[in-house]
Amino acid sequence: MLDIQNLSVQYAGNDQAALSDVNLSFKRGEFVCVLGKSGAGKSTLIRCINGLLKPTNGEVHFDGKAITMLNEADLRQVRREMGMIFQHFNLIPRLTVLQNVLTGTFGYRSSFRNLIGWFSSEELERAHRVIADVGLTDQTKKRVERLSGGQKQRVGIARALLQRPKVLLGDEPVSSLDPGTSNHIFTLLKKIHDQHQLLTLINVHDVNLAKRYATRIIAVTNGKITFDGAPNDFNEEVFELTYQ
Ligand SMILES: Nc1ncnc2c1ncn2[C@@H]1O[C@H](COP(=O)(O)OP(=O)(O)OP(=O)(O)O)[C@@H](O)[C@H]1O
Repeated sequence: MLDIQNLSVQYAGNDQAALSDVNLSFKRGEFVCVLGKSGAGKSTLIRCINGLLKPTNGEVHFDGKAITMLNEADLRQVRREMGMIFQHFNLIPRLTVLQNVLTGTFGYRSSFRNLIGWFSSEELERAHRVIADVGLTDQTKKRVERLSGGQKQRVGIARALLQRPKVLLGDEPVSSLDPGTSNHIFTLLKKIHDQHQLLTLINVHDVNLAKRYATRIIAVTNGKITFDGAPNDFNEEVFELTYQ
């Protein structure tokens, strides 16, 4: 479903490559956690997958299309199929839960309809459904600035779900949350992942969370893949190598 071939990224002004010669292949149904020290290259990998960043070398293929070769219009189409959740949620604070979730339809609509803020009854119905899926029905009309961090991330997840994605990407989605809330968010992500048979790919700092929820762990060290395997095989030795 998603193939990464010989991917390298060299940012201007940096001596060291952020990613060098990365080769990975992912199937639908995998729940992958990406581990690595700060600066290892995890975010760079996610940004190449969703086409936000053009690599210096190599290719990303999604459902047979080379993302790296697409023009902006085709890239927008691909991005609809990739829901994204963020560390700082990227919500609009003064808008309600429902309004924030509805922005998840924007990739599918004309800019005119986005501008006038008109939504079809089908879109509204689906928005209410995904809000229920993340357990926020009683907060639908609340401004998101009045929600807790965990609730905000639930809104972020609902917004991503509204896109009907095949892939769910997360760049440190629980790094701003306490351990208990992080666990709840991962439980929810896993439930949604199973329900929709997604490919889920999440950067995470907490090794225990990755070992508890992932079906596959990938470790990045100085821009290289240094581990790719089952959570049980991510042992102390690999931990030391990853975080040395
Ligand atoms: N826009 C940029 N311009 C220049 N260098 C960058 C840029 N973004 C990232 N880098 C560098 O590329 C390397 C990889 O960064 P990246 O953000 O991918 O790491 P990360 O593993 O996601 O780190 P963190 O866990 O802190 O988010 C780092 O050395 C970083 O300083």
